[in-house]
Amino acid sequence: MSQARIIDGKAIAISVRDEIATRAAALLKTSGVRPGLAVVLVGEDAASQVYVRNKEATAEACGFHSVKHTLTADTSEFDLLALVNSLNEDPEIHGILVQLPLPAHIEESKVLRLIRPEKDVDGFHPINVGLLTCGEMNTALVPCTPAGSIVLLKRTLDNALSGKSAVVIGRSNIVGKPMASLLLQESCTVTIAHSRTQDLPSVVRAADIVIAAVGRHEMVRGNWIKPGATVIDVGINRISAPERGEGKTRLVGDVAFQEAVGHAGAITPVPGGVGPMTIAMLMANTLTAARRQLGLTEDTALF
Ligand SMILES: Nc1nc(=O)c2c([nH]1)NC[C@@H]1CN(c3ccc(C(=O)N[C@@H](CCC(=O)O)C(=O)O)cc3)C=[N+]21
Repeated sequence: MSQARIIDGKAIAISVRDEIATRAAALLKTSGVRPGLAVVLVGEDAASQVYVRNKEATAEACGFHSVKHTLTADTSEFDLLALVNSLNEDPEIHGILVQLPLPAHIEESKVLRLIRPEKDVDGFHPINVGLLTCGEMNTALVPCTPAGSIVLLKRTLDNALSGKSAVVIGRSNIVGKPMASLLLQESCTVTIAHSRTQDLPSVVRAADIVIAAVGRHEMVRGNWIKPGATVIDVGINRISAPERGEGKTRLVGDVAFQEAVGHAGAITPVPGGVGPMTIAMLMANTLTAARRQLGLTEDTALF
């Protein structure tokens, strides 16, 4: 059986990052401004700290001004809101990311709605959700994981998304819903499947494009994939890997990769697929946000 092409998310993310670094250098030269990104981390979650460190390193590689605020897990909602307010007012900060999930005593929607839409580089504010739904891509900030997935699809399919059938498995506000909006924008015929979907394997089998964003390791089996389909695996699940030694773990996606490579035309690996693209698109959004706040026209048409 033929083997799927492996989509090298890491390499594409590096090419995107290099392009952003070039454009950020040009912005610095013409207006003396570095795009500024603030990342806020509440609590000590080890996995979150890895992402935050990756984000910081990438921001520096892009020549951005980057600040990290680490708050203890018992920080009050009031204090977090006060920090967001001060970042909203800080002219050196163009993008604000509050790492999710937040501790249970803090109301996430309250925090996300306080972030100024023009600084909302996660694209989670209802204003940005609305702009995306309306197709106003020149004013919206688009969530990073879906945006990065679209870049991977466009490069893999040579921009030929129009008319294809796409299934998004998962309906979260962070990935599933904005992913569906973006695919619709690209003129795909979009199905959103989820935990209540009847006969999920048949729904997936009908799709030319499969986006797996359920958060359940290796749930999508190889024989669900239409021969030649393009598979974007958004899942990042850490599972135990006793074969690597006692107490060892490894990362796997929402797709049973070894099975799916025998069916798909192209597929993203985990790690090295969507994850690095998410970080690259955060940088793209931060540059876009900075340019807009400076009253400059767009030059960040990365997708
Ligand atoms: N407000 C907010 N925005 C986020 O974008 C956000 C968040 N909260 N909370 C946590 C999740 C998770 N997330 C990842 C980003 C990159 C990788 C990534 O780069 N992964 C690499 C390496 C993974 C590894 O080796 O640990 C890979 O897949 O190849 C992973 C996970 C962003 N998130």
